Amino acid sequence: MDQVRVHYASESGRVRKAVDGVSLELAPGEWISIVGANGSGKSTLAGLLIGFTPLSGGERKASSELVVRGVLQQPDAQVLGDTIEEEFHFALSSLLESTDEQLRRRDHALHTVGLEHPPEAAISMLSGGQKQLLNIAVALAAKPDVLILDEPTAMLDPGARDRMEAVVQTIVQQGTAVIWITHHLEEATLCDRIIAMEQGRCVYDGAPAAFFYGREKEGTTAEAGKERQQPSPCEMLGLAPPFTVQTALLLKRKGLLHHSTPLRPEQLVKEVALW
Ligand SMILES: Nc1ncnc2c1ncn2[C@@H]1O[C@H](COP(=O)(O)OP(=O)(O)OP(=O)(O)O)[C@@H](O)[C@H]1O
Repeated sequence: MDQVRVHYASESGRVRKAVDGVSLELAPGEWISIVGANGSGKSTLAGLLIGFTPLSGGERKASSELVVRGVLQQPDAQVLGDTIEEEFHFALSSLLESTDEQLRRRDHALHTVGLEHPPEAAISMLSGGQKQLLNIAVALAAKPDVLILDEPTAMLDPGARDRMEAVVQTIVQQGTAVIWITHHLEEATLCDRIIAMEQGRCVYDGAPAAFFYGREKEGTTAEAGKERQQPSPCEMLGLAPPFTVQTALLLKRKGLLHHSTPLRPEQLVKEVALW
């Protein structure tokens, strides 16, 4: 996407810039988290990436062959069928002529997300997390190059997040680029790249460690590290860092943790165990 913009006219007659000049290039198998406060433009950006939100300016340079699929916040919002097999039939019959290939794709996608239910199972019997996995499986059956997840775990219990992370790890290894929009920054600790939005603009595009900890100057001593109070991009945006990062920052301020930048609980545990 090159300098894409989405502007709306607000009731007061002023222009509301939902997305305002964002450029973004995606690589195969890349895992990107999009973060930002309410109303910063994340979902509008998702709509642009999927291709259903019209542009006010700029360009979306995706080849017509690029397959892009999206999964939204509400698990029920995307479900059309009564049963799992019906859901796949709706999604695949216009895409593939061969019924055998449709069934192969369905079984492979269900296996990838770990849904063990028989195809004739009623969707109404699935939990919210299982429905969301079904939505992802249906999207995967189209063999997408890009999968956009717009807060897929927002309505679900914390266990669903772990399941979703495991599924995304598998998908990116298979070469699909994944863009995961989230309010829970714990969900943005396994990705390759974080994009932070503020008032429609991209204000950070880079590695997760630098987003959560800021950039440490070369050769910083432990003492200087203690004094380093330069807020990280995450703090500057007023977003709550993951618990692991909050704990590590506290230890850094006390001079107990120096150059490491743990993002996941298990990484912090490893650091503390070194003491
Ligand atoms: N169809 C629309 N008409 C007018 N304004 C809109 C429309 N869609 C979005 N906006 C405005 O654009 C801005 C960005 O909205 P968007 O939903 O993309 O933000 P978001 O970061 O996804 O928010 P949230 O985290 O609350 O989901 C907001 O100010 C919103 O009110």
